[in-house]
Amino acid sequence: MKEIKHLINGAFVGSASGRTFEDVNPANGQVIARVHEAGRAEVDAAVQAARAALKGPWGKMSVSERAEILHRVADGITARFDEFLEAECLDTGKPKSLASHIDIPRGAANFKVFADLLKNVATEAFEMATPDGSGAINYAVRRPKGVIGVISPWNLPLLLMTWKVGPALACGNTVVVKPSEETPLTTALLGEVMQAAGVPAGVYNVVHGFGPDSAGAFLTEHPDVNAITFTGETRTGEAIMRAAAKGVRPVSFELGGKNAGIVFADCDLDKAIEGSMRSVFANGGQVCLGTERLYVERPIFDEFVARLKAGAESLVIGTPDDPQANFGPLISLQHREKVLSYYQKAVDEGATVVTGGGVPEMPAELAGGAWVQPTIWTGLADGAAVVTEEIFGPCCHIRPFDREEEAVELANSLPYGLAATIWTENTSRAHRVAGQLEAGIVWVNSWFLRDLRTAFGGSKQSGIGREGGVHSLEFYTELKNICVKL
Ligand SMILES: NC(=O)C1=CN([C@@H]2O[C@H](COP(=O)(O)OP(=O)(O)OC[C@H]3O[C@@H](n4cnc5c(N)ncnc54)[C@H](O)[C@@H]3O)[C@@H](O)[C@H]2O)C=CC1
Ligand SMILES: O=C(O)/C=C/C=C(\O)C(=O)O
Repeated sequence: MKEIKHLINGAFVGSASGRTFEDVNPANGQVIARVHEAGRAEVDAAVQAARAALKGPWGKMSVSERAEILHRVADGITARFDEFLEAECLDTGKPKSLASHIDIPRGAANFKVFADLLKNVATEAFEMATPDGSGAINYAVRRPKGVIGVISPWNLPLLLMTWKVGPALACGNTVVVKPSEETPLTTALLGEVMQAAGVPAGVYNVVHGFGPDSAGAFLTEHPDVNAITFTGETRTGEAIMRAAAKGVRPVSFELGGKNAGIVFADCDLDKAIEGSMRSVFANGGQVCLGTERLYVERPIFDEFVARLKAGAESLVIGTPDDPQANFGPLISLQHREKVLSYYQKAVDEGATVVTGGGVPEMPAELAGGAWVQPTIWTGLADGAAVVTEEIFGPCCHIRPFDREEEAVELANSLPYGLAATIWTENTSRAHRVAGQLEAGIVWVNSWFLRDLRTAFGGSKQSGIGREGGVHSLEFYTELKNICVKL
């Protein structure tokens, strides 16, 4: 059985307590690895190692030297692509076709993009007049924030962890990462790549464990952590924010969503169906950007529902190794319980179940997996639980609308504001509606089309701050103004 240890100051170490937990393959329920659970002692050692490393070779390197190392990290991920793919798919059960297209390449890109950005980004300068006529010059410099606590989720483990670690390191910080307890493998594997690439000891530390009363809480409460970046559920964000309040430490949060898709009758229906299939069902619906509410203009409502139903029923359910499969299990039996409870709520609240709504029949060797059916509902009231609460499963409710203003109002009606999609061939309408939607990210005639230079994050209860491109520098550096009187 594989044993997963913490990475602290360049060494893989077990927990002093000897406590471990099981890492389970969600496709069949089998245990893949035993993972050491960090106590306060391991978290403290990791944070101290990260702090010391700020003053070591890492802190003295030029931006170009750091960038070169981070390029080697990216190349190391690519060189060990198959190992990363295997590990990610074992942990999550997601189709290899998906992980090889999105998760692993983005894991590498997240280092390259930020390494290159740091080499080329400028800071501001202002000349100013002074009463004595000699003037002054202001210029800004960026300095690393220090030790960054990284709390990452299970849905896109490598992608989302490196989305934080890439810019943090490029900016000269050191990190302590607490990956999700469900998906420790690729974060651990990255430790090997970091070492081979020449990242000095203590710069990238990993502690494993759970959230409350475990490694997550110990890390976010630690007074020597200078800033915390987190992706996950809004309620967890609240708990982390309380921890960060002690010492007034900054947070960057990408939280839950209940994203709307608006489909106008003048859309290219083929594209709208193809895009909605992905935005609802990709990764088993376990993408914070995914669509769980679709609003479809009435003249095309019936056709849209029929075609999305046909699409959902054509998904091939299977394991990562099945080359035909494009739909995997949920992350865990516990998460399946949550999703199935919403499937039941939908029925209780009077939904028409267009397709799915239960657990698919699977062969005996997969019976212990966290499988659910792709599911579509219609006919629910706007206040129904499955229309208003984040489910994080492969499901959506579809509702007709008659007027553009009505669609905008419906889309904006919830406390979340992460992402939205608009499907229309009318360019003026696309701009008009996009401008009115209360969301950090709006896609027009696409979904999950990502340019890593752009601002990424949520409004309302979907997050705090923006990451991506230069926006990441706002969180991962301190901008200092130096005013020189001439
Ligand atoms: N990307 C996203 O937006 C994600 C959303 N979710 C949503 O959250 C629900 C619950 O799933 P979880 O895995 O429990 O998500 P979560 O948000 O609780 O967990 C994400 C990470 O936060 C850590 N964590 C949890 N409580 C913490 C605390 N008090 N202090 C520090 N770290 C803490 C976890 O160990 C994990 O590493 C899901 O059903 C889904 O709806 C879950 C994962 C990702
Ligand atoms: O950075 C991206 O491209 C994707 C982000 C996705 C999430 O944050 C998520 O699903 O939680």
